[in-house]
Amino acid sequence: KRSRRLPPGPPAVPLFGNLLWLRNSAADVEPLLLGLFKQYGPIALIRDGVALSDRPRAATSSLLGVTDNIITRANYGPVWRLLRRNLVSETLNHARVKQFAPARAWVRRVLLEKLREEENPNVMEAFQYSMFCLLVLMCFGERLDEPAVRAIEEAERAWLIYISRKLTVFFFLPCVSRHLFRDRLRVAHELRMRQRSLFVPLIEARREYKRLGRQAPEKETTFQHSYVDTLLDVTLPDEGNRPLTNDEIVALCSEFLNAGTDTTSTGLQWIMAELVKNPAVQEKLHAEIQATCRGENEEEEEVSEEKIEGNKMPYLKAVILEGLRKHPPGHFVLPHKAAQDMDVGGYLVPKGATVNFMVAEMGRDEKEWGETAMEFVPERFLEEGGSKLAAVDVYGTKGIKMMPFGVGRRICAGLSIAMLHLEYFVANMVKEFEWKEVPGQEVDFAEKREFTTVMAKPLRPRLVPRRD
Ligand code: HEM
Repeated sequence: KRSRRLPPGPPAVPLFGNLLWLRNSAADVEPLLLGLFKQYGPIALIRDGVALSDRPRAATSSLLGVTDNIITRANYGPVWRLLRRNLVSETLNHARVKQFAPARAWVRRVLLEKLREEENPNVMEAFQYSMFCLLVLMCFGERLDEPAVRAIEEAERAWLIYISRKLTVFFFLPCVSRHLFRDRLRVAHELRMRQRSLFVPLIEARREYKRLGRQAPEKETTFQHSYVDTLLDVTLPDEGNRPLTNDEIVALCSEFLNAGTDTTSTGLQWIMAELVKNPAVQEKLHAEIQATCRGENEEEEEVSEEKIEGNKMPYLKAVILEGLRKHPPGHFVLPHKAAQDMDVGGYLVPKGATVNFMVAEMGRDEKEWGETAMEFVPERFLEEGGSKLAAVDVYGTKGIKMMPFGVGRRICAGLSIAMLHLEYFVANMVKEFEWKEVPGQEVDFAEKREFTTVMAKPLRPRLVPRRD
């Protein structure tokens, strides 16, 4: 009935067409879209950000009884604003982030220790575990031992794998599929209960810590601040100022852990792979690190956060940006929903349509990045002379040439801390070791889609200590 044209795409056969799509898992979407993109050409870039700030409702939320009151899933509105502001202003603001510096220093030691364990370590495993250690600590304010961190990591992974692989059957006709696939709902429920049983004691411990205030016993493993502390203070004005329930806090903690662990460890793996493959870039970075960290009397043990701040290490920042351009951890952003009919390049994007962006394609577009788009050239982010970062902007305010964190109102809420984590850990890993390619285990840039797009053949370099 619509008078305007829908964007081009494959012929749509009602019902039957939808059923055919169910054969595909989320991992198949990218090659399918790339094929369509080649056939039908690009459409346009969206300008009207607010109209795309909603999220489509996950069909599984109501079936599983999971809350939509989390930042990634909430619609653009007061609850989303409240929760996002709470994370950004209360936990990830500059002063709070500084308070977590000892946590990062501890995780740096944990990471370097893990990397030293084997001659050719599977570095991705070490990155994932270290990022979990860090985010669990920031989330619950407690430095947990390895078995406890591993238990949380496994529970989160099992839940994510299950919802992404086994619950897609509920996207279509949930009223029927809920009966056909009862067992899957049961397993999903058990996995949620597992998550709950691990998180609730930590949340309750934090409630008690807050209640005791100054009288709380001092423990070396307990941090003064945590994300959970801020969540315990949140009240929902539109619901009679009620506090968040434990289930809502569990869901928000799970979101915090998932949003910040795989994304960052994937970014670290791609960047380190490029440094192994491009020894000249690695040496240039190492030279910048040495020049910046030469203490008055002797070499400093770590690349401290003060050294990373500001414009003291432009080459390090250029390396990270180049890594995110060429290998964005997510090849798409999270799904957006059109809040109203929209006109895009003469086509109609109807209200309610799910919209996404081909993030990896943008960063590799030769029209924007020239013939060297598929090469690793951090210098492209530096002004002539190399002493200063060129005016690149991952926020998308000065034009969008790459968007590894998304852009607009739904831009990644953890962008600044994610950049800090990437810079701090990359700098310290290069300071500590020379990263070398192992004959027979050459770096292979083939990609595999998991929750993020990871290396199909995990990076296994030889790490040569740079000091005794
Ligand atoms: C290299 C690391 C990271 C990358 C590449 C990344 C990327 C992204 C992307 C692409 C989105 C979706 C944007 C959209 O839908 O348009 C997103 C959303 C989000 N990210 Fe990140 N992220 C990273 C690290 C983090 C960290 C460390 C945190 C928090 C601790 C975080 C918290 C979030 C949250 C809460 C959202 C949802 C924002 C919303 O819906 O309003 N992320 N991120």
